[in-house]
Amino acid sequence: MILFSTTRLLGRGKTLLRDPVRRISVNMSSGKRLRVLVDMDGVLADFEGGFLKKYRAKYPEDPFISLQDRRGFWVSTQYGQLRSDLCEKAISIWESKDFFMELEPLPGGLEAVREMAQMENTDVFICTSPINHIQHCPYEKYAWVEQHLGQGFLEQVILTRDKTVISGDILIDDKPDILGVDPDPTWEHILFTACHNKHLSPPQKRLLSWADDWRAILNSRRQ
Ligand SMILES: Cc1cn([C@H]2C[C@H](O)[C@@H](COP(=O)(O)O)O2)c(=O)[nH]c1=O
Ligand SMILES: [Mg+2]
Repeated sequence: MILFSTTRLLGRGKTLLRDPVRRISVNMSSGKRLRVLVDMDGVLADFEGGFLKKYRAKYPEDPFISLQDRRGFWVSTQYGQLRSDLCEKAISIWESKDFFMELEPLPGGLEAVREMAQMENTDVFICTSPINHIQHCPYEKYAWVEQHLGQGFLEQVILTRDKTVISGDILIDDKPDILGVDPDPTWEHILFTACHNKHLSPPQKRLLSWADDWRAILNSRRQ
């Protein structure tokens, strides 16, 4: 029998056991809990659109790459191929204060993660990689989640440079190749379509946008 000190019902069939150190979500029904990891940049937040807008504002005379011409995950690489100095100029954009804070939400993403958080036998985490320049990014990623999903969702944020060490059933992410120390991560990678990957023929299942049937993808993994 599990003794509950202070509890708060969260959604259907879930009880949150709150203690000063950590929170435990206990499955009150019989099914295995599904753990969904949702990427932030390019999945919930419009990194590409936010980058292009700020790049063009800061460097109006310099060449740029339209979203439909984007190829390859790394913006910095493609800009560097366009002209060698543009790689550093691109990096300067997302290293600037407020870049991550001011990214617009991608359509339907916030609504989808809010719905996931209320689903029975489902846990959702935002699993995102910060840049190496730590001055602004880590804080702004948390602040973005608080602004758009509320303070309670901060508990669901995972910042990591290696997503392969994070355990989960599904990872929804726009990066085609998610590599790290674990060659066999627990999650199934669902490729979220973005300007830079839409021309690929990936081995992964695709989620075309949040208007696509993400619920069917989750349900296909439930036991
Ligand atoms: C395109 C691009 C991205 N990054 C950084 C910016 C973010 O911190 C992460 C995004 O990773 P996630 O898988 O969406 O969490 O990558 C970069 O450093 N250089 C780039 O060209
Ligand atoms: Mg991403």
